Amino acid sequence: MIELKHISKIYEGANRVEALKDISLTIEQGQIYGIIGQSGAGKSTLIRCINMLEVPTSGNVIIDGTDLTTLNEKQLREERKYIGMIFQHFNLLSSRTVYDNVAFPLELQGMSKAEIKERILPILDIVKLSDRLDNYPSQLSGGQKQRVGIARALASNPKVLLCDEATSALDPQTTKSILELLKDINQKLNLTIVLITHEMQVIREICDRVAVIEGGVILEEGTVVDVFTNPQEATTKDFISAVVSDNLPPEALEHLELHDEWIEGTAPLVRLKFTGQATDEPVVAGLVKRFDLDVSILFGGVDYIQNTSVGRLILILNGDRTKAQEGLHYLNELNIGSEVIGYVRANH
Ligand SMILES: Nc1ncnc2c1ncn2[C@@H]1O[C@H](COP(=O)(O)OP(=O)(O)OP(=O)(O)O)[C@@H](O)[C@H]1O
Repeated sequence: MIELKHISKIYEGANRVEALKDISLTIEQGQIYGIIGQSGAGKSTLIRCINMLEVPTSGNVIIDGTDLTTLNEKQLREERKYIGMIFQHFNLLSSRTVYDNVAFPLELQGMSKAEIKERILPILDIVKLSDRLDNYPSQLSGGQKQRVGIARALASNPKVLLCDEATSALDPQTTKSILELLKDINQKLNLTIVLITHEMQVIREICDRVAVIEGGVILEEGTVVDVFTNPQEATTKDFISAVVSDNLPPEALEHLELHDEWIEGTAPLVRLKFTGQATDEPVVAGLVKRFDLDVSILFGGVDYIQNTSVGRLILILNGDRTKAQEGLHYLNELNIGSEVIGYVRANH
């Protein structure tokens, strides 16, 4: 549906900035695709290249088979109708009512009043603003303003919706309701959604796939479940640790006297991660029964990411050293991620 091929963007000027460096991405029809990165990573530049608000210095932007980089202004205007966009600060016209804000892009396209009404009333119903048609933006909450932004973007029947930090100005509860609305629209209209954010929570709530961007390059890319359960890059791990904690707090580690070596009187401190079916394995019971280990659970939790359960456990394997080694071997054989964090005083 969306293919970005070798996109580079250089801002020339006193301070020449290479904002995007040879980025290639494929986004399938109907996907919700998240791009996450810190401030200055290149997210806005990248998402604005998708509708050519920023013209890439090199590379191709192919939407539904059409290479936007080859079009003239008029052709581009035509194609842009199929790419809706919503913004962090909503960008509504303050002198126009809710209805007139949503009608605005269709008026520009020369559509008749009757056609506009027929087109936008069902959309205002989907975004639950039917009772607010005559309100002005100043009379609306942040969440309602973003709903107007979404309705305006949907008015042109887009194939793609670009979301530029669409929930960053909203409180957590409102963020949740806007993300639910985006998911609902994605499913009802089979709309492809691309969003940029600096919050992993947003990715986790609704995205199917995610790309992590830093310094104008994609560090890693994959399904949200894969990236959450098996992040490769330090930046990705940082983002994930903000929403999924699988680490003991530093004070707890200090209390445990963590060693790098398995010295006399210490026992392995192990982190387990398991996804989906593997969560049903009686792992702890297995360690206790088969190897006669005295297992202390220091931390545990299960998250649901895209309907997949992702569990985390931190254990100490107290007991006979040979048996503990066999226990570690058993963990390695199971279809779960296990990692020895270090060695701590036995019998906690
Ligand atoms: N119009 C511009 N002219 C010059 N440099 C720019 C321009 N727009 C962005 N940049 C630079 O390009 C780099 C990427 O910026 P971009 O806005 O795409 O990042 P971002 O990840 O969206 O950050 P933020 O979340 O802060 O908006 C930054 O170094 C920025 O200073």
